[in-house]
Amino acid sequence: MKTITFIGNGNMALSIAKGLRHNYKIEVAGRDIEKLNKFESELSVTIEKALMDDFNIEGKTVMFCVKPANVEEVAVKLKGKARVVYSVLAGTKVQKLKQHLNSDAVVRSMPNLAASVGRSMTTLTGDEAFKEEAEELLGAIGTTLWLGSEKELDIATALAGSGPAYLCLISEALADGAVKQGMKRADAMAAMRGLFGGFGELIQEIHPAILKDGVMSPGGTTAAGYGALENGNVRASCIDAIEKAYKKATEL
Ligand SMILES: NC(=O)C1=CN([C@@H]2O[C@H](COP(=O)(O)OP(=O)(O)OC[C@H]3O[C@@H](n4cnc5c(N)ncnc54)[C@H](O)[C@@H]3O)[C@@H](O)[C@H]2O)C=CC1
Ligand SMILES: O=C(O)[C@@H]1CCC=N1
Repeated sequence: MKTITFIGNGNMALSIAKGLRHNYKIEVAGRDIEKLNKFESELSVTIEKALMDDFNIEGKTVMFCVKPANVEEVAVKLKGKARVVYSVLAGTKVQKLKQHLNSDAVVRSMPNLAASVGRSMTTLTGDEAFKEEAEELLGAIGTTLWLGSEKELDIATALAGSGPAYLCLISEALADGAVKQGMKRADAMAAMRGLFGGFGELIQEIHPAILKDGVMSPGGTTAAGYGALENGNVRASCIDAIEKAYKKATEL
């Protein structure tokens, strides 16, 4: 079995390790042995655990899972040259990763929160020689899409990486609206969850404009509600949200 070496033992590392645990040996380098033990028990398989100080990445396949602000601090603790580094860090460019981490190759990936249930939409870019391997490794937590540039990966970060948070705002607000009109909270939440479950499948096959036309009866409820969303500039706000998040990714 091949070994995948995680640097960092946070939420994203755990989600990816869960996807890989039955087909790969897992090694994790972290700052705190207690947290590494907890990581192992949540993973329910035996892993190699190590502290980051002087950790040797020579020839290893590394999954780099720390926060963008910690690259320099973590990189100085590592020694040796990795075979390849797969980074999950938002906004952190290949050039910066290469500058701080010693590796023959770098691939950037952008998973999302649904990695925790094996349904991540993960975008990838970087060293083309590792495209197939990247798709296999990150494919363990959901769907992958290889993109041709880092600019596109940063835009995809704004869309699918941050996207779950935007949909949380919409889903919570819709349920709040139903409660405001008199629905019980538990019923409103159940109805909202059912809405997202069914919609999640429909949107895979059908263009959103076609779906919308299919729901909206002349002079009906949907047209009334839809008009309120347009008046509230929801469309413009979504476009603006992608712009702001993309810009932030270029600044990290
Ligand atoms: N949470 C999400 O939905 C997504 C997160 N990401 C990226 O994943 C990366 C990790 O995020 P999470 O796992 O959510 O965060 P987290 O806070 O759960 O994990 C970060 C991990 O980094 C390590 N770390 C933090 N500070 C450190 C330091 N000073 N020195 C050494 N190690 C340190 C620790 O192992 C910590 O567990 C980030 O770079 C983020 O941009 C990417 C896509 C989606
Ligand atoms: O908010 C962030 O910076 C990270 C990247 C995408 C999701 N979470």
